[in-house]
Amino acid sequence: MRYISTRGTAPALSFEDAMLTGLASDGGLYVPETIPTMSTDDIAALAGQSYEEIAFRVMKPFIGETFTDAEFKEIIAKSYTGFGHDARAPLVQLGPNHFLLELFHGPTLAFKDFAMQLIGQMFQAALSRSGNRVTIVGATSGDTGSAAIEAFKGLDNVDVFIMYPHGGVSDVQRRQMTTPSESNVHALAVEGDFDDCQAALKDMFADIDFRDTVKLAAVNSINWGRVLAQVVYYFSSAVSLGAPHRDVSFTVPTGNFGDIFAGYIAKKMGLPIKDLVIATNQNDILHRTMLTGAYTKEGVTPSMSPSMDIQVSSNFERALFDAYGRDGGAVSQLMDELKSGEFKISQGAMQILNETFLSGRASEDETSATIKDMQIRTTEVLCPHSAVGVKVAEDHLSEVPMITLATAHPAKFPAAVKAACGIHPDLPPHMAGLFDRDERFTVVPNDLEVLKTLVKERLS
Ligand SMILES: Cc1ncc(COP(=O)(O)O)c(C=O)c1O
Ligand SMILES: N[C@@H](CCOP(=O)(O)O)C(=O)O
Repeated sequence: MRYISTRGTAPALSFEDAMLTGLASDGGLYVPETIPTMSTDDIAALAGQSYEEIAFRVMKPFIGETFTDAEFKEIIAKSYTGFGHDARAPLVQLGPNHFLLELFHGPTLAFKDFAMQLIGQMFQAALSRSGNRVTIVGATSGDTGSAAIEAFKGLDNVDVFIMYPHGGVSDVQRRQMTTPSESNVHALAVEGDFDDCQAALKDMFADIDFRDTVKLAAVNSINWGRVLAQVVYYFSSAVSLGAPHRDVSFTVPTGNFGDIFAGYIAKKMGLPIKDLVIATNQNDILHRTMLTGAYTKEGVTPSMSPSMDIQVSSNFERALFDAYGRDGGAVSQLMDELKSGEFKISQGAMQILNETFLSGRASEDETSATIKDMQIRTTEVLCPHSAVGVKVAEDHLSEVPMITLATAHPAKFPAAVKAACGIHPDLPPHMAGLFDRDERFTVVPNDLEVLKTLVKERLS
């Protein structure tokens, strides 16, 4: 299995190299050259298997010879032992044809743990084999950073720098990033928004000298390994509702488009997914794009679902690559146009996107009302991101079972949840001391050179 860049000019890489590299040298994102498929029998055989076994069968064709079967099984087993639910990703019924996939039982209480725990183990195995050392730089609107720090803290061959918007994440998210005491963890509060952090990360990758000097690696969902790990729970949940003998639909609270792109891959692999619904908050660039064909940046308005306050949705590039018939030149041109704030998608590509994805938007009031309504109707206390998903899903219910992804635990956003439904969600026992620990972070201006210098100084 080889991985190619969405911009068409970077060299094709193996799974291991694509994972350790993150972003392609031409600025593109790696995607598999071909998508392996699973037959109806293969999918049916997943019924009744453990999450770990499903993970092995779904991901194995993508990793090639990177790990032996025994090594890969061990990596998967270690990745999910710290989860607080035996099913790892349990389904809860919200209504006659509506189910919630709880993806927040991992160590940092967000869906990111599914992928980050796995790539933490994979990085460790690959790096200890080669003896190499890498510098991970990540951009986060809150959850990726916490999950990355949890997965990589204390590892010998990795330094991890996480850039987050100063004042733009919840207190729980910030403390998850700033309280670990391990010396290889560096929390950087950037005076900007998430898009600024993500742009700085991509610019660091574009600086070949910096990239090579620090041995830069990425763990955002620009890294294919992240997306791959997220494909698994589409299979586990669909199979438990009767796939492949029954269609299912998914609604996904969306920001950087990584999670829903994983659903798209599951569908391409043969999982019978009818609708894949993009759910956005008031920062609705993806929803507007699906309606108009124009991807137009308008600036971010902070919302109660801060992890989705994003304008430049990185993984949308992967969907565009397929919609444009895998034409890297066309994608490069769109990304160049985006530098001036907008690109327009061709009619042909738009038709393909519209056949693949539906979309919707939840306003702040609708998000609050959904948290309250669901708590009363089902007792499920939703985080604001999951509530955006549930609201948009309810607008798309049909005779096909709908699974909405619950992407974070409500206790990560207690103020918004309490204001919406009157309940203060408590952190689970393993995070009880979070507010008693000292914080350690550096406030940094939104300036690429300052950020790069800081990384280099810390490493020396
Ligand atoms: C809680 C939560 N929900 C939804 C999202 C959006 O996911 P994605 O960026 O993969 O679209 C994020 C951030 O990625 C998140 O942290
Ligand atoms: N919402 C994310 C933003 C980064 O997303 P990623 O999936 O590309 O890492 C966050 O919580 O940081």
